[in-house]
Amino acid sequence: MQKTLIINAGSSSLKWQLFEMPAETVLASGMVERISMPGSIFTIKYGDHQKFETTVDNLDQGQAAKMMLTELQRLAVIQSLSEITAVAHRVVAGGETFKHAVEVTPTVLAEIKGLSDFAPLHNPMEAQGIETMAQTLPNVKQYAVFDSQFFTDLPEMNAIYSLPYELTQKYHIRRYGEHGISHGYLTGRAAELLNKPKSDVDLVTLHLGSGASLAAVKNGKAFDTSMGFTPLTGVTMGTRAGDLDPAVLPFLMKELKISDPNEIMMMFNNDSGLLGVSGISPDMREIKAQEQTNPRAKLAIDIFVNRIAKYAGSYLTELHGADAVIFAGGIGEHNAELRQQIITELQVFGVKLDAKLNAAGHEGVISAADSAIKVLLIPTNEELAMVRQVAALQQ
Ligand SMILES: Nc1ncnc2c1ncn2[C@@H]1O[C@H](COP(=O)(O)OP(=O)(O)O)[C@@H](O)[C@H]1O
Ligand SMILES: CC(=O)OP(=O)(O)O
Ligand SMILES: [Mg+2]
Repeated sequence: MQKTLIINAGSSSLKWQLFEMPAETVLASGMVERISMPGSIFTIKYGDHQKFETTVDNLDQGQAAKMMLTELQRLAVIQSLSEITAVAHRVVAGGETFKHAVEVTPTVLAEIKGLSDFAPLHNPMEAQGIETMAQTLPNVKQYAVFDSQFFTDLPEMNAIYSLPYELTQKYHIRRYGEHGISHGYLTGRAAELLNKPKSDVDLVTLHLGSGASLAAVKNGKAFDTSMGFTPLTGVTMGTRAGDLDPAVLPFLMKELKISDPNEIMMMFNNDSGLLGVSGISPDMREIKAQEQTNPRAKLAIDIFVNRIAKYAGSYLTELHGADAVIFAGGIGEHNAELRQQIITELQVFGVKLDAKLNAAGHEGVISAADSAIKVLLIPTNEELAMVRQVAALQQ
């Protein structure tokens, strides 16, 4: 019996599940939300027990991981850390190097760090997570599962930018795409729920979390996605600007008298998006609470909804229609009002929600019976998708 610990470190959260394999039994699962923010929320569910929740200020990824290991032992889910037989980490950017999950070796770890240009907020933090776990569990095999993998075979038309072709080829400048573990899981689960073979489904998948991205899926495979060379682009996110004219960069360098472009890039990555527009928080819950009273909260939400609807509309166009639009991610799964706001903007496609099904928020169809395209709510399960990739590698 194997106990595999899956670690999914995101920009605002640490999610994890401890699986007994090969049965895929979840021994315990949990998350820390609001990483490095006031009021980080630590939750753990184990066995048949109710979830245990506590709030601690400003937990960072390392502290969150240590708290998880301590709680697993305190709650007697495991007697000792030596019971854990494998640990797998979500790694956002695999670049051209990693097209499949791999066991982590010192070379692999160095390469993950070396790919930080492709995910500056994520790869360094994930590499640190691997190092921390390797120190805490020195005899345990560690694996890396890549978020970019699902988009490896994007059609060239959607993969490359309209730059000089020689540069594109020489420097591998392309749309790498992210959240692929989630978009891939959603594709498989949607095919099951729609009762169709995966190779037959055309979908627009909306992963709306702290980082947010959309994918167009054609015949079960990635056809397009909103994230690009890095996870900065696409729709407006918690702290990331999303699509931006590159000319803003030299302009701000000149106006702010800043000579290092990375300083401005930090601003695009960390101080922009919902936080930058609203001036309130990157957390959609806090912005939603002020939507009626604070014009900048309303503006941030209007931009968020508009950008998502624009991408979803363009994907429905390039797919020539779809079997379903899928909502997932922290925002997509938990906020019925935002789902309604986004679908309202897509009414030209004849897509309509069923108010009761949408409000209930369970996995499955949430569209009205006469909707031209089905809408599904699917709680994403990146950890399950990851443990399956690791199990396939261990065969
Ligand atoms: N009920 C809710 N309404 C609106 N937003 C929510 C709700 N619950 C969670 N969220 C948002 O979900 C986001 C986190 O999503 P998640 O997918 O867990 O993020 P990530 O994996 O990118 O760290 C946070 O910005 C939080 O505000
Ligand atoms: C790729 C990405 O943006 O991930 P997250 O949403 O977890 O920050
Ligand atoms: Mg996430």
